[in-house]
Amino acid sequence: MKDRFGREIRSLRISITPKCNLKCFYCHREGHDSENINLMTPSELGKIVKTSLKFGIKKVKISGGEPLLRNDLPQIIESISDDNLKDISLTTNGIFLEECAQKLKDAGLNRVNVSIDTLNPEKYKKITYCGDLEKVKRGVKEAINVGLTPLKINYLALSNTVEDLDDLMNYCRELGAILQIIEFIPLNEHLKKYHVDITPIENKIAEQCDKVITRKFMQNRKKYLVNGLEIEFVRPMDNTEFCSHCTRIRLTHDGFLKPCLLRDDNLVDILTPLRNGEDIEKCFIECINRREPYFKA
Ligand SMILES: Nc1nc2c(ncn2[C@@H]2O[C@H](COP(=O)(O)OP(=O)(O)OP(=O)(O)O)[C@@H](O)[C@H]2O)c(=O)[nH]1
Ligand code: SF4
Ligand code: SF4
Repeated sequence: MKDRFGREIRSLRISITPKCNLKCFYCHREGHDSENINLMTPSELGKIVKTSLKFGIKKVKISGGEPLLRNDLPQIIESISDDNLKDISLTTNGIFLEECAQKLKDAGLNRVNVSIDTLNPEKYKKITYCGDLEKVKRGVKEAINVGLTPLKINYLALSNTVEDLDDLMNYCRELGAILQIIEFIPLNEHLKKYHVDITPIENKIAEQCDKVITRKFMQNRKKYLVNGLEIEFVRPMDNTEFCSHCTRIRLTHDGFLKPCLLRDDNLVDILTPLRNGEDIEKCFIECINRREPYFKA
């Protein structure tokens, strides 16, 4: 099913908890700063995902907060698994990955994205407030060992991390990981000083690259192959092309379908109808109808 702007939906990004063990100063809390911890059970998540398949969902991304804080994560993965889903992935800060990787792989998880903005341990601790970078790196290694691949390192380009990019490129190249360079969207005045336009970085990489790939169903994102390293750019800011090819909807930790990451004023409650035993297909139809590109020409 397409929305009013001709965009299909392919990907469902599910926040399974608002809690996190880190406190990154820039955290966007998935654009939904709700304290409500009326969390969905594995079986409820399974029902929502199975229904989403009827509307074209092929990929599920599990996020948080920090999704590894939920002890029932393997049951969640088992419950949402379906032959018609092409991909179940997870985005994590990686602190608890070393302990969990094998269990998640066994439950049916395909791959993980791990956020690392700098390889400087002191700076990492400052950005995340309390994170242990060595533990994250051990988690990354373990995830690769158990086959949660292709593994991506999410690097958020900030004015105070931009000088760390070369180190991260070397780290990813050695690991065989994909490097994802993400443009920071400042959500308030105070954060504006951390914004960096990543266009010059992308242009420089485009000049050096051996191959370019466009991710057709992922906002037409560009991927570059540079000397054996795959680098992907996530550049949503003021990017009408990005939004016009957006095929993603979200499910908040407290059970609302969310048509756009950057809006919190057009949510559709799906958990109440589900718990009342009502049909939830109508919630997807409503969510799709409410979708519109955030940045549009
Ligand atoms: N504006 C916008 N930003 C997004 C969207 N999806 C992801 N992002 C940004 O990209 C970052 C990384 O997202 P991830 O959850 O790791 O995964 P992904 O890159 O979107 O998905 P895969 O490439 O399939 O792993 C997020 O923290 C967001 O900042 C989106 O739909 N809209
Ligand atoms: S690890 Fe992610 S969810 Fe946790 S505080 Fe940092 S940005 Fe937010
Ligand atoms: S800002 Fe909204 S419309 Fe644009 S890509 Fe992100 S979720 Fe899609």
